Amino acid sequence: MTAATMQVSQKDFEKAQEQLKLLKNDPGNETKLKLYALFKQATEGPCNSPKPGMLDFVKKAKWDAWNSLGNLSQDGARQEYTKLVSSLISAESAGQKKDTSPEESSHGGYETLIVTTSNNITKIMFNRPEKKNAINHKMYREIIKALQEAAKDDSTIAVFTGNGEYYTSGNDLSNFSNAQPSEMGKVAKDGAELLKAFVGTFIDFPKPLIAVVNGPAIGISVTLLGLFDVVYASDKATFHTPFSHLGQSPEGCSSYTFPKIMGTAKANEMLLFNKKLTAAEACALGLVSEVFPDSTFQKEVWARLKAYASLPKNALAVSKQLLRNLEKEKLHAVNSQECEVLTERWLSDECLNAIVSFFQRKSKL
Ligand SMILES: CCCCC/C=C/CC(=O)SCCNC(=O)CCNC(=O)[C@H](O)C(C)(C)COP(=O)(O)OP(=O)(O)OC[C@H]1O[C@@H](n2cnc3c(N)ncnc32)[C@H](O)[C@@H]1OP(=O)(O)O
Repeated sequence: MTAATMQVSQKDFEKAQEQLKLLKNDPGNETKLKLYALFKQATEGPCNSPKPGMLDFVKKAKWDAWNSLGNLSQDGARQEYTKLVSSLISAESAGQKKDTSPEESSHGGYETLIVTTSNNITKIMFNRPEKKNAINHKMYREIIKALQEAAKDDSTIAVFTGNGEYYTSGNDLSNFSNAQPSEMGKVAKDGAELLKAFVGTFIDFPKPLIAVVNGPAIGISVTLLGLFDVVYASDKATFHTPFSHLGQSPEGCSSYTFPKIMGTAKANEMLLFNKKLTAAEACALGLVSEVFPDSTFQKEVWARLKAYASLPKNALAVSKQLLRNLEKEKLHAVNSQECEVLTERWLSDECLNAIVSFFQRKSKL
């Protein structure tokens, strides 16, 4: 790295510290810890203070966060800090843009999502861009809540999309890695209950449900698409269900919906053998309704959705329910069975090793 780029990086780092002070919304404890750790690493280098006692929770959490950065260089930490602040600023300004529109209302009380309603559309945006929108337990619960509210609000349709580069990278693998070995049985059982309720909310959702897939989609965010009514994708989107790679098994009712949508042979390539699809491939197989060039994606898709959402609301809802009711019972049964199988998978060595490898950065998709 040249002296000139080092200087720019230091300048950006200082600017990021100023920008951080202007954030209006609390970014949450997890992000604050990450910012603290990156700042310490950037300014002091690898963690050099003694480990605080177990009962000093706050100091210990801060120490753990700093220590987890290992030997990351000071320059690398400055870059990551700057990148993280920039993603927080853009997430907040996306949230603020809606405040400026007179027709747009923002739903408060969410930490991992941005939920808004305008033009008869309730938009639910995954909002952990610094983690590629990975779905942690909080986000699973907030999605259930957002869908339950959208089912009752005045909107005609509900739309999911992602903030930043990713749609979502699927299940947050730290949902499992943070548990002690002795707690794993309970973690798996609780996880299966949460997953069953989560997928059940999608099965039962009474209004048309649309996915606007702005970038790569992984794991559960892909399988759930089989429960959506329409899926629009940017040509930058990809669709990946790496279950066997992770020692896991399909969920989101995909063991039933995928063979039905694309035929058994194609579904098996995805669900058994981790085949990643481009947006064009996913469209050819019927998982995606239409693909748009990334440069015009947002403009074209939202104009189209605005037109759909001006159609008679009740007619759309009863038509969706007619189509869904034919299979509702079957879908709930499939959901239960998939969750049961996953409970065992999460306790398997195959799965635990895959998760450890990811966090040790030995394995990435
Ligand atoms: C209630 C429980 C229900 C469970 C339901 C089960 C569902 C099954 C699935 O969804 S399986 C799919 C799981 N997802 C993955 O395996 C993806 C893992 N992530 C990756 O392989 C990569 O991160 C990537 C390809 C998505 C992006 O790689 P890239 O190099 O561009 O970026 P980073 O790896 O540096 O990521 C930036 C930070 O984001 C963190 N992160 C990304 N995805 C996840 C994830 N799924 N879980 C946890 N954390 C994730 C990553 O660790 C980086 O964080 P850091 O900056 O703190 O290091």
